[in-house]
Amino acid sequence: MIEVAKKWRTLADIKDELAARDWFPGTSGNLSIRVREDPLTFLVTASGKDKRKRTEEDFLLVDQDGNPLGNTHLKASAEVGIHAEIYRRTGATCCLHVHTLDNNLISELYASEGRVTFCGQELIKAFGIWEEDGEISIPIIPNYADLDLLSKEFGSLLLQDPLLKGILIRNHGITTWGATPLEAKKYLEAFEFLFSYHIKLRLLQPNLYAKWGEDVHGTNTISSYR
Ligand SMILES: CSC[C@@H](O)[C@@H](O)C(=O)COP(=O)(O)O
Ligand SMILES: [Zn+2]
Repeated sequence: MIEVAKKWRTLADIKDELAARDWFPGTSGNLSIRVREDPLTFLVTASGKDKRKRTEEDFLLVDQDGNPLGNTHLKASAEVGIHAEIYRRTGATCCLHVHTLDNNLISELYASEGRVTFCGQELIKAFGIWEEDGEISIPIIPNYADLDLLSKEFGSLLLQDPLLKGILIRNHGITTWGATPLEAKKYLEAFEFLFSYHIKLRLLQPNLYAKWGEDVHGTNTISSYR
């Protein structure tokens, strides 16, 4: 029980930090932290809450299928299946999902390519990539209304590439995860920095793009993305 209380506090502190960044507009977003590996048990945000507020009812314990454990009137996040899928397929202990203007814009701009890749940025080192020409890539998937399908899509991408650091859902948001809560937050902050930098660069240098979504100079000349 002490362990659950500790995890609760860790997740609540992360939620507060992300809320301070205004990354939970309109009750959006969901977070989770693994409490037990086998059988999989995790704390996840209750659905529809104002994630800017810190209350006794922010999280509930769920099992490997996202079903509530114990007696509770709380409903798990609508996207709990995505969290369960990530825990099943990776060594993650924390999953974070936020909707931001920047992640929505990037997901729309590069949706047709199915992914966006960034290079030439110091912050790529946050992903453990230390080479000078290192790059970080994130897939973009459709925003399926069928949440089971959405979870399965996460599963199949993770099967293809277990080293993924995050997934963008088109015009919806990003989900990141990490071996520790700090790692999940680091990846989220690094992705959001790259998204924001890239959007601002495109606005400042519109001449670098023949038209919105096209790089006139070819894929290697712009250092912020490829
Ligand atoms: C209120 S819009 C956002 C939701 O549809 C959903 O995408 C989301 O992120 C939050 O859902 P929730 O069930 O509160 O975890
Ligand atoms: Zn969402």
